[in-house]
Amino acid sequence: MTDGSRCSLQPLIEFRNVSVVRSGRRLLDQVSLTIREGEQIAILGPNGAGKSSLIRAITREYYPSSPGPEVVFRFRGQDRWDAFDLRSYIGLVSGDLQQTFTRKVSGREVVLSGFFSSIGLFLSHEVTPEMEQKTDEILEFLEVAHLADRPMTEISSGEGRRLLIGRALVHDPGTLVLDEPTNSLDLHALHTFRKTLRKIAQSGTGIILVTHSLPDIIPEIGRVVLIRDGAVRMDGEKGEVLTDDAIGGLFRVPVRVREEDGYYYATGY
Ligand SMILES: Nc1ncnc2c1ncn2[C@@H]1O[C@H](COP(=O)(O)OP(=O)(O)OP(=O)(O)O)[C@@H](O)[C@H]1O
Repeated sequence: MTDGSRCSLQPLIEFRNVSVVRSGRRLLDQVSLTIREGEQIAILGPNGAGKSSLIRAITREYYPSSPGPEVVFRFRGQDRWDAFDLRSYIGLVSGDLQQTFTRKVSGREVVLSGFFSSIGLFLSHEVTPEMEQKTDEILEFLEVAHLADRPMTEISSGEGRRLLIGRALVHDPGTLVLDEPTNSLDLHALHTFRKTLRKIAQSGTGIILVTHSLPDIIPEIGRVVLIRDGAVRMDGEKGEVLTDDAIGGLFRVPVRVREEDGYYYATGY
């Protein structure tokens, strides 16, 4: 974590005409999208829009189904990447990951397990003093040091979500990718989570936030991409994208969008 913006002109991902088909279903449809390193961006879409599929393409779990000369699928300027090597550039946080911690794993172990890309620690894992120190720094930075010895199964969803952010930060990734990170958080947990995310964004870490909820888009995020039926529908500056017409069209319901203190809200009617 560093002070100041790390946003550079170097593209982190560069997609052109990327389509992904699975079980005969088109999950991504000719997606063209460039995200620079350190950029803070939201990808917004309704249920089933293809948001998780897009994340899988960003993390190189999915590759284009029909490569061709018109298809560009680059990560940091390269066509091929080992998914394992991505860890130092991208930290992934998803609400679903929390449910996979079913064993008695302490808050400290949740963060430490990021070094091993595992769910908790196992006997084969060799934890070094450097890893311990980094974990302490992260727990401190995220203001969750009091959770270090608490089992994940006995803490709230909001607290767990912040520990998962800590897990994603162990390799000091330039960009944090968050998949629907506020699912099941109550108002208080939501408030604390946003505060944490803003702190990370202000430290210069890039954010790719995937969500269907407008208020998840923290004020630091300036660019919003709308996705529906696996395709990018709009991509631009937040104020220009988050309009009644665009959001109403995206969710296929009449809405009024309003802005308050840098946050956006949509009300259906
Ligand atoms: N492996 C797969 N094989 C076939 N269809 C899939 C596969 N994965 C996802 N789908 C379908 O593709 C569509 C897009 O799924 P995806 O999970 O990317 O959407 P999403 O925007 O993340 O949705 P949600 O907000 O509900 O999580 C959905 O209709 C889903 O059922």
